[in-house]
Amino acid sequence: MPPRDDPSPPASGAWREGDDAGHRLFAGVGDVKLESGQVIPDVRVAYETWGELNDDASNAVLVQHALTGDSHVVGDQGPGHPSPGWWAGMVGPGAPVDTDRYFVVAPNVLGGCQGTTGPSSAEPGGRRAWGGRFPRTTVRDQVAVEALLADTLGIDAWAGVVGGSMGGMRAVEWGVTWPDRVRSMVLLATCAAASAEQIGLSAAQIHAIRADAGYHGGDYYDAAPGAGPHVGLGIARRIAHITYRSELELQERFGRRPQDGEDPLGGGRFAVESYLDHHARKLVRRFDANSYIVLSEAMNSHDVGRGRGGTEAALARVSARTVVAGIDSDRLYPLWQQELLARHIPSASDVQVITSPFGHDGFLIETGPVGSLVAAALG
Ligand SMILES: CC(=O)SCCNC(=O)CCNC(=O)[C@H](O)C(C)(C)COP(=O)(O)OP(=O)(O)OC[C@H]1O[C@@H](n2cnc3c(N)ncnc32)[C@H](O)[C@@H]1OP(=O)(O)O
Ligand SMILES: N[C@@H](CCO)C(=O)O
Repeated sequence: MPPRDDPSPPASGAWREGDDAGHRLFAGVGDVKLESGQVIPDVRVAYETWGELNDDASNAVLVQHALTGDSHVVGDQGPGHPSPGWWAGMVGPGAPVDTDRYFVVAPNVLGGCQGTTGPSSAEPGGRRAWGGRFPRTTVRDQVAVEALLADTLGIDAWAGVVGGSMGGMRAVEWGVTWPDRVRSMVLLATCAAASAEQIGLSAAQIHAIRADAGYHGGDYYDAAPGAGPHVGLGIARRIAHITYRSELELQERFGRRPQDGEDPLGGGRFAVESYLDHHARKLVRRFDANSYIVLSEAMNSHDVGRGRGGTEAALARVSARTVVAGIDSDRLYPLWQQELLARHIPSASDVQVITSPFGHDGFLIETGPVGSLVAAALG
C-alpha cells in the first residue's frame, strides 16, 4: 500500500531568505499601516515582470494570483520556483496578455510565502519568523501594498488588472479604491464579498491546520523535515480541492473506482482519495501553513462595501472598462456572484459564462476561452 502522507517534506514550503531567487525581483515598499491600524515594518514585495514598460508607463498590466499561486505566472519549474507557472500560455509574445505590447507585473501577495513579507519572514527586531503572530490582514491591505509597488515602479495607472478567485478580489478592490489608476479589469470566478459558505469552508480549513500537533502555534519553521503541520495543511487542501472541481467531473473521472492495486473495502483507497492525497502532498511541499491561514482570513475579510455604504455604492465607484466572467460549474464562486459584480459595476458588460466541467479551477484550466476574454478586455 502506498504511503498516505509524505514523511519528508520540509517543515514549511515557504521561500526563505538565502534561497535561489529564480526570476523574482524584490522591492522594499517601507512600513505598511494595515486596516486594523497595526503596522508591518519594512515590507518587501517579490514580483516578476515580462515585457518592457513604455516611456509614459501606460502599458502596464497587473496579473493577480489566487490563494496558492505566486509571482510565477508563466515559466518553468526550477531553482527558486517550486512549481511551473500557474497560467501557462497566458502571458508572452502574442499571448492573451501580449508582452510585445504590455509590461506585465505579477507580485506575490502580502502574507504569502514566495518572497513577499509574510508569516515565514523574520519578525521585526528578532531572528525568528513571525509565525502565528503575523498580523491579520485584509484584501484591502494586500492591495495597498501593491499600490506602493506600483509607485515604486513608476506606474500611475494600470492598462489592465487581471485576476481570478482571490486574485479577482484584489482586482476589484483596485477598481473600487483607485478608479483613476485602473483603465480595464478582468474579474474571473470571483465576488464582491465572501459568502457565508466561502467563509465557512475557509474556517474549517483553518481549524484543520491549527489542530495539527505540528503547528505549534505557528512556530514550526525550525522543525525537522516531516515535522511541520503537514497533516492539517493536507486536510485543508483536500477540502479545498473538492470545492475547486465540480461534482460531475469527480463522478465521471473517479466514480467509485478503487485506486489501482488497492481495495477500499480492505483498508485501501478509492481513486478519488488517492487523487486528493496527491494534491495535498504537492501543496505541502510548496506552500506554508501560516500563509494559508493568513490568506484564507484575508479572503474571509473581503467585502468591497465595508465602510463604503454597501456593495452597490462601492461598485458604482469603478470606472475601469470591466469584463466579469464565471464558470458554469463553479460551486465555490457560483455565477450569481459574478452576475452581481457585472450588474453593479457601471462600466461592466454582461457576465461572460465559460462552459467547463472543471468547476472553480476552470479559470486556470480553460485558457482558451479565458485567454480570448482577457485579450479582448485589454483591447
Ligand atoms: C491562480 C493560482 O494561483 S492557482 C495556484 C497554482 N497552482 C496550483 O494550485 C496547483 C495545484 N493544482 C491545481 O489546482 C489543479 O490541478 C490545476 C488547476 C493547476 C490543474 O488541473 P488539472 O490539469 O486538471 O490537473 P488535475 O487536478 O487533474 O491533477 C493532475 C494530477 O493528479 C494526479 N492524479 C490523477 N489521478 C490520480 C489518482 N487517482 N491518484 C493520484 N494522483 C492522481 C496526476 O498524476 C497529476 O499529477 P501531477 O500534477 O503531479 O502531474
Ligand atoms: N487552485 C487554485 C484555486 C484557488 O482559487 C489555488 O490553489 O489557488
